[in-house]
Amino acid sequence: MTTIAIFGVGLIGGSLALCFKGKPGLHVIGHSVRASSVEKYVQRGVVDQATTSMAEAAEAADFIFLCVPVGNLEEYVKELSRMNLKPGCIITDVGSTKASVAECGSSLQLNGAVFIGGHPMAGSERSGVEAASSHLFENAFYVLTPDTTTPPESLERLTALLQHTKAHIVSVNAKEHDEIVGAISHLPHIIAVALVNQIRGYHAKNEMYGSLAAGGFRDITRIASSEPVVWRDILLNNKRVLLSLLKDWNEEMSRFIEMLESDQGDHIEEAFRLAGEFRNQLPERRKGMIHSVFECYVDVPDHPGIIGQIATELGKHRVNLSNLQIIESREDVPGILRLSFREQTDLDQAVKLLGALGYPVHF
Ligand SMILES: NC(=O)c1ccc[n+]([C@@H]2O[C@H](COP(=O)([O-])OP(=O)(O)OC[C@H]3O[C@@H](n4cnc5c(N)ncnc54)[C@H](O)[C@@H]3O)[C@@H](O)[C@H]2O)c1
Ligand SMILES: O=C(O)C(=O)C[C@]1(C(=O)O)C=C[C@@H](O)C=C1
Repeated sequence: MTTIAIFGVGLIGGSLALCFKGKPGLHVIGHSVRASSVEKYVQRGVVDQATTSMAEAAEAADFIFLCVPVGNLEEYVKELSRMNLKPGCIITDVGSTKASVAECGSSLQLNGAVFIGGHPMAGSERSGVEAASSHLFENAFYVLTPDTTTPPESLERLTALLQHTKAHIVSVNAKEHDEIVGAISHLPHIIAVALVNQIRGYHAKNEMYGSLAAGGFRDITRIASSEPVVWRDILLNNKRVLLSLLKDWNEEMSRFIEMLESDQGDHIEEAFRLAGEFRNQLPERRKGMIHSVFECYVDVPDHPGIIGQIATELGKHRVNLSNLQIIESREDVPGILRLSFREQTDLDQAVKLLGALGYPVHF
């Protein structure tokens, strides 16, 4: 039996637990510092066993996943280095920053255990075990940050276990990871939060701001609802990279100010054209890049029953819809329906079916 201990059974820890639980030969132990959380993990069937004792979980484990906020990772690695771990035990984490925890892992004597940093490039603005899903990592990249001291057989064992997530496992240097992920994940979170707070200020004086906020605002700001403590830790941990990225961001904003002040319409057009070209050639529909699910948009007239009709049509043909959202709907104006699917085949079938019924479908 291979025992997996998960510390911090929240969105990411819970999703990993669900990927492993019930698989032949795997036994999943969840750990929380709170007794009430431990009960919840077992009641929800996310883990096979749960405990508030760190030693009980860690010392039984062949694999240890640290899924707590970035600011707590190093204290966990240090605590583990004082325990009687199984020889060959692999300790990994899921933190959104990698350089500091990787350095901590390689600087400590782990008594026969091996530390390999990790980061699944998939997530959500939601948090807690309630938001966990066994599908979260499917098709996403899952970064591992081995270094020259990592035994190849340990890397192979961890990679083999992570096949249960259905993610694509890639090895990346820890510092390079923090620079790239700072740009494509941490900076966008800062921008989304700053934008929402700017509009929040206007809304405080005039509530029409919130009422009129439509698809564009919602699309760019979903991640502003992310868990504050998790993101406080990520941003502070990646401060050096982010300060440099924010300087570049200020320059991008200054260019827009200049283009507007001097009516440079051709430059504005060029900025949109270049951005569109780059975004459109990104690997679409791969989780963790742009789309977290397989999605399409359907223009629908705003009349009663239309949504039911679409859902029924998909259900009739056994197309598995994972989410449905009305982006905008006003009387006499076509609304936009966002349909989300977990599988490419479901999306393809939905596009075919709705297209045949005469609905304009976009990606
Ligand atoms: N949210 C994402 O999209 C995402 C994606 C990839 C990786 N991550 C990383 O995953 C880790 C967990 O994030 P999450 O989104 O699952 O958050 P979460 O809030 O859903 O889960 C965090 C878990 O850690 C526990 N925890 C919180 N503070 C703690 C403390 N001081 N000591 C011990 N346990 C504590 C919580 O009880 C919870 O079980 C973070 O390191 C984050 O950087 C997050
Ligand atoms: O989809 C989201 O909500 C996410 O924030 C996921 C996201 C990202 O920025 O892409 C966030 C943090 C991670 O560490 C990895 C992925």
